[in-house]
Amino acid sequence: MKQYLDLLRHVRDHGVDKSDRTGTGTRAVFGYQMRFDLADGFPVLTTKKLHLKSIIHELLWFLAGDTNIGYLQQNGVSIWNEWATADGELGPVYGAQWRSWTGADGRVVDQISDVLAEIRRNPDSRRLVVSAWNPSLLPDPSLSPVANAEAGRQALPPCHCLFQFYVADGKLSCQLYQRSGDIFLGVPFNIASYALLTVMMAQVCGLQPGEFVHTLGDAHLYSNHFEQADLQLSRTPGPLPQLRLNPDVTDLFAFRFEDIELLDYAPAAHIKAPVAI
Ligand SMILES: Nc1nc(=O)c2c([nH]1)NC[C@@H]1CN(c3ccc(C(=O)N[C@@H](CCC(=O)O)C(=O)O)cc3)CN21
Ligand SMILES: O=c1ccn([C@H]2C[C@H](O)[C@@H](COP(=O)(O)O)O2)c(=O)[nH]1
Repeated sequence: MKQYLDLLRHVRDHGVDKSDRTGTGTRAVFGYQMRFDLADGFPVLTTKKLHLKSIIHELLWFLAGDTNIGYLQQNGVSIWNEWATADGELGPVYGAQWRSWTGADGRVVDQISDVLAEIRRNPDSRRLVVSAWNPSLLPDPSLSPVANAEAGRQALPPCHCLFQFYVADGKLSCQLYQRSGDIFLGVPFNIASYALLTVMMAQVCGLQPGEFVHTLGDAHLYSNHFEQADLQLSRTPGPLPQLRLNPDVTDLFAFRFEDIELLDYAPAAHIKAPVAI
């Protein structure tokens, strides 16, 4: 994962020190792009063990249109706990926008089903876009994430806010625009999650996986992740593992956890880092 290590090194060595909402402090750059050819293997970090179970369950949870952390907790995934209400609600976050975007006229749009149908019908389309950014549901900045979720607004504004698909030479590519990226904790999850989504979408559309293009807005390293970043940069990357999906699945929404398997993942040890809330 040279692309990721280059990003980490670039921000560490050339970023600007900047204060942030959480009060932690960051080093940041604005505007950065990475490209991952999915034929080279599955883009997951080998210089730090990633909790793939969290990544897979989170993506299945988004695709199910769910916004309550109950499913995640039942499956041992705790990454959204800090932002949820006592009832597990996060407000209308990713799952709601992907599967049931509600327009001003009350019409409910399933953006994922629509984009799937359009990839199959008109793969040359330049409109294969899914947006989680819904200005009418953004949190009130004067309230905490939990207070926003309690008021029916999003606990946090979407970080991975817009993605687009592209078909050429029988291959499906995906580009993500992520407005804000926690390089040490969030970004490795985001890369693996969108790469997995692209491979799943390709399979159900009868296409080969192409590239995942990751475009970041504010790409930041939190100041309490500097030592962990140095440790990670001292490690040598290993070969990428291979993703294996159950080939019998032809409906995107029918994938189960057991249908998704990573072969030959042999990462270096996990590196613990505190999450900024
Ligand atoms: N500061 C911050 N960074 C994020 O990446 C982030 C947020 N906030 N808020 C909302 C979601 C939640 N996401 C998270 C939250 C925590 C981890 C995390 O602690 N990861 C650890 C443990 C993994 C696990 O328990 O599965 C890691 O080492 O990767 C990762 C992504 C991504 N998002
Ligand atoms: O998928 C995700 C979700 C969140 N993040 C990070 C990016 C920021 O560090 C925080 C969100 O804070 P904002 O002040 O709303 O930008 O969470 C991520 O990297 N990936």
